[in-house]
Amino acid sequence: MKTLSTSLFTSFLVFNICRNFSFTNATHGVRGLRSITQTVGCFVSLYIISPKLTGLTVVVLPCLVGAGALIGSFLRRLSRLAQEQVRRGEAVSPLLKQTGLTLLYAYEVEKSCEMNENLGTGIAVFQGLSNIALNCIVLGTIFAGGTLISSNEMSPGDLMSFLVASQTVQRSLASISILFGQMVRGTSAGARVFEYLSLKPTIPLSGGGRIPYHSLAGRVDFLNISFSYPTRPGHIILDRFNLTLPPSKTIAIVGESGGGKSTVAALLERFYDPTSGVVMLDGLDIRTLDLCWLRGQVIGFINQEPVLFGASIMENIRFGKPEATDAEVFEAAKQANAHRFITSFPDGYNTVLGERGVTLSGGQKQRVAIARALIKNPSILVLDEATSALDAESERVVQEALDLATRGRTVLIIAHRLSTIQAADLICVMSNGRIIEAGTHTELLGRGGLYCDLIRRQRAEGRK
Ligand SMILES: Nc1ncnc2c1ncn2[C@@H]1O[C@H](COP(=O)(O)OP(=O)(O)OP(=O)(O)O)[C@@H](O)[C@H]1O
Repeated sequence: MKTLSTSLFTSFLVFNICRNFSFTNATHGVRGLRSITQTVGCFVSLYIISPKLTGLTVVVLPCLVGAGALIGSFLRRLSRLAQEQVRRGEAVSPLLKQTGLTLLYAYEVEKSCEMNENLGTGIAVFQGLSNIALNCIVLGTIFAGGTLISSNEMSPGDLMSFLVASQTVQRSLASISILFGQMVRGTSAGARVFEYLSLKPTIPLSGGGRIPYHSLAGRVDFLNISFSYPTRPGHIILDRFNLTLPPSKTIAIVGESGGGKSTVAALLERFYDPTSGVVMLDGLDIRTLDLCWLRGQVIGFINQEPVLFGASIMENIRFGKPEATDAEVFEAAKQANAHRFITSFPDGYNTVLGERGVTLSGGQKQRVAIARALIKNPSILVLDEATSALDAESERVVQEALDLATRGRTVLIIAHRLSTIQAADLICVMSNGRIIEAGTHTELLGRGGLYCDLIRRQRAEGRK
C-alpha cells in the first residue's frame, strides 16, 4: 500500500508540476515546452516506478512514433497532391463555359475525386492503426507488468501508477509530433526569408553626408553615365548618358521597351552604381551621401505594382515614415486622393489589407502607395509606369492624385502611355542608352522624329 501511494504521489506530483506550465490559450511554443517537460517528468516517474518497464517503453515507443511520422508524411504528400488536383479542376472550369471542354473537366474532377478517396482511406487506416497501437501499448504494459508482478519485481500499485504516467507520455508525444511537423514546415517556409536577411548589401546603407532639408533644392544631374548590369557586363544599357532634372520641374523619359528608362531611376535610387560617370544631387556625387537618408527622406518612388503589406492601411502608409503621427498619415492620404475611400471602410484607417482583410482595387492600392511616398515629403518623386497597370477610370483618379503630389517637387516620370506625360516640362526620348530627342510635347511633335513615331503608333494601337 505504501509503495502504491508513494508511486502514485510521485507520478502525480511530477505530472501536476508539468501541468502548471500550461495556459488555456498557450501559444505553440509554450504548449511544446509543456509537452517536452511533461514527457521528461513522466519518464523520470516511470523510471522511479519500474526501470525494466521503462526500458521496454523506450525501445518500443520510438519505433511506433517513427512509423507514425512516416505514414503522416505520406498522407501530407497525398493531401497536397489532392489539393493541387482540385485547383487544376477549378482552373479548367472557366474554360468549360467558353469552349465546352466537358471531357477535360470531367477527367480532372474524376481524378480529384479518386485522389480524395485515396486520402480518406489513408487517413482511416492511419487512425485505425494508431488506435490499435495505443491499445497494444496498454495491453503490452499490463502483460509485461503482470509478468514482473508474478516474479515479485513490481507491485500492482506500481503497475497502476506506471499506466497512468505512460498515458500522459503518449499524449505529450502526440503534441510534440504535431509541434515538430509545424517546426519543419515553418523552417522550410522561412528558409528564403532568412536567406534574404543574411544578404549583405554591396552598397553600404548608412554613412556619408546629408544635405539639410532647408537647403536641399532637388537638382539631379546624370553626367556621362555608362552602365551595364553586373549579371550582364558586356551588355551596355546606358552609354554616355546625360540628363539634368532641374529643381521643381517634371521631366519625362519615354522610348522603346528595354531602352533603359527604369535603369535611370534605379541609378538615382542607387540600387546600382554606374560603371562610369556620376549621378549628382545638388552638385554632390550621390555616392558620398547617406543612402538611408537618400531613399528614406529625399526620393519618393512609385512604380507599377505597389507592394502593400498584410497590415492596416495606417501602418502601410506609415511605412514611408515610421515616426509619422496619425495627423501626418491623414494628410498624406488626403494628398493622395485616398482619404475618402479609406474612411468609407467600416474600420477606416485600421482596415487590415491582404489575405486576412480587405482586397483593394488597383487604383486604391496605387493611392495608398502614393500616400506612403508623400508622407516623407520627398524633394524628388520618381514615377515608374505608376498608372500603366490601371484601367481608364482608375488611371484618371490616380492621375489627379499624382498631379497634386508632383507640385513643388523635382519629378522623374517614366511612362509608356504618352498621353500621361504631355504636360511635362521636358520630355526626353531614349534610344540605345542615350537621349536622342528632348523638348516639350509641342516642340517634339513639330520635329517629326521618334516621339512623333511613338505617338502615331500608340494612336494606331488605340484604334485597333
Ligand atoms: N536586373 C537586371 N539585370 C540584368 N539586366 C537587366 C536588369 N534589369 C533590366 N535589365 C535589362 O536592361 C535593359 C533595360 O531595361 P529597363 O527596365 O531599364 O528598360 P525600360 O526602358 O524601362 O523597359 P520597359 O519600358 O519595358 O520597362 C533591358 O534589356 C533589360 O533586359
